[in-house]
Amino acid sequence: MAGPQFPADFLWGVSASAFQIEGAVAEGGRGRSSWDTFCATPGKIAGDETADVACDHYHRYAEDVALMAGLGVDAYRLSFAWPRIQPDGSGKPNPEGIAFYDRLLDALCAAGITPVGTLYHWDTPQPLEDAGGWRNRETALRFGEYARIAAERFADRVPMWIPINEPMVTSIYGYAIGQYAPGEFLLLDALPTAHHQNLAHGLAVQALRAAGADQVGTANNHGPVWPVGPDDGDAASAMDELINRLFADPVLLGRYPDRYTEHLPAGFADDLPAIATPIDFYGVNYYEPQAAASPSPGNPLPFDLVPVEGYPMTTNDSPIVPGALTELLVGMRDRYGDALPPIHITENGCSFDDEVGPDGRVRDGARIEFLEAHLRALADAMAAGVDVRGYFVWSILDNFEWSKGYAPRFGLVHVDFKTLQRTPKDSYRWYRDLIASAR
Ligand SMILES: O=C(O)[C@H](O)[C@@H](O)[C@H](O)[C@H](O)CO
Repeated sequence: MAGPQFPADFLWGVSASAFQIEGAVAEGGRGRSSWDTFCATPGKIAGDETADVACDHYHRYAEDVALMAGLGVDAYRLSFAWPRIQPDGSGKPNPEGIAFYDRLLDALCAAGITPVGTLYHWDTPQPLEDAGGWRNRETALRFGEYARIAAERFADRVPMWIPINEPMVTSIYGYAIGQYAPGEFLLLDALPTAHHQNLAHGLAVQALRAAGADQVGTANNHGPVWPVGPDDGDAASAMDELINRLFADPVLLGRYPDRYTEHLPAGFADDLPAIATPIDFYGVNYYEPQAAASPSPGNPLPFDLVPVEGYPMTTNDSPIVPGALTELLVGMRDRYGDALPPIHITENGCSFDDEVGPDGRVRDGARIEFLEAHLRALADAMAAGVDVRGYFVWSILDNFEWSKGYAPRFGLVHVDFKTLQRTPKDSYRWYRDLIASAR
């Protein structure tokens, strides 16, 4: 297969998250999470859909592992549901929760697939959310304890760990503008939640290492921020600092961008050494660039968020700009230099209106084009000297896309959410053949 060449030891993977695929929300001793509560609130999710069943991965994990084995992936990035392991967010682990992940990890290892464990993908145990969630520093301390429990139980089979998925999204979409759980509308007063998640990351890195974890990294979502016009440079910097650097700088450089420190909790600087605990890899979730303009009168933020135009779009309203991935990675290499460990693309993918045809095939050529173009962009960044070691497609299965429900389909495998039937798409076969030819 002609295409970009990748090193023989490049890691090929797929990603998913517990809340988006597991279902069985009231089974096996699992506690409620902030997202269960958010889904149960009328009007928060398209069509008032919930993840109570989702892909029913909790019961069908063996079938899904077989689909991953069929792809020939090296690794599967999963997330552990904190409320399944610690239903209240503290105290002794739930034996049935541990047992589920033992079954899943054993199946992955038996299939020769390396588990990459994300500890938190947004499903905060409700009792912790009731106590303030990420606004409360205590949540970071609880998270450190949860990380120790998970590492003690699973580090023998999980060589790569990611404490927190996309803390930016929880802070901005969950606490600042109320589009995601818990649905708070705090604007810049949400920034303590960013600091507490960064602290939780650092405490988890330390706990994972102490419990024998091999490699620890991140999964931060990043994208270049483009100024709309010649006078919008400062606005673009302000947005870049808020969505990218507020989460990368403290972990990689041990400091925050100055512009937002007034919004951080008193004494934040004392936590920076823990936050900057060295990591082994830097996980990047990339989907799209952003654009910013100078703030309109009355806007409390130092920038206006402006749609990126002039590019083809996915059905999830994301502009398709592969070149922005190269720009992002080269920019990160230039900004962080030796402070930047090897990179893994921990998520990249797209949604389209995929349907099973009368012949049983799902023709998702647009997804193949998207993935191929982003792999070329990745190869361009590597050719420019950026140290990238792996790539994980979002996602192995169509799943619950947060406030948009089940309409956006990101999977390499189609899921009929009535029958729960899985149907590999054309992109599944394309990715399988690419991986085989890359070996
Ligand atoms: O990046 C994210 O927002 C999350 O990590 C995923 O949970 C999403 O489902 C995916 O990105 C598609 O939007």
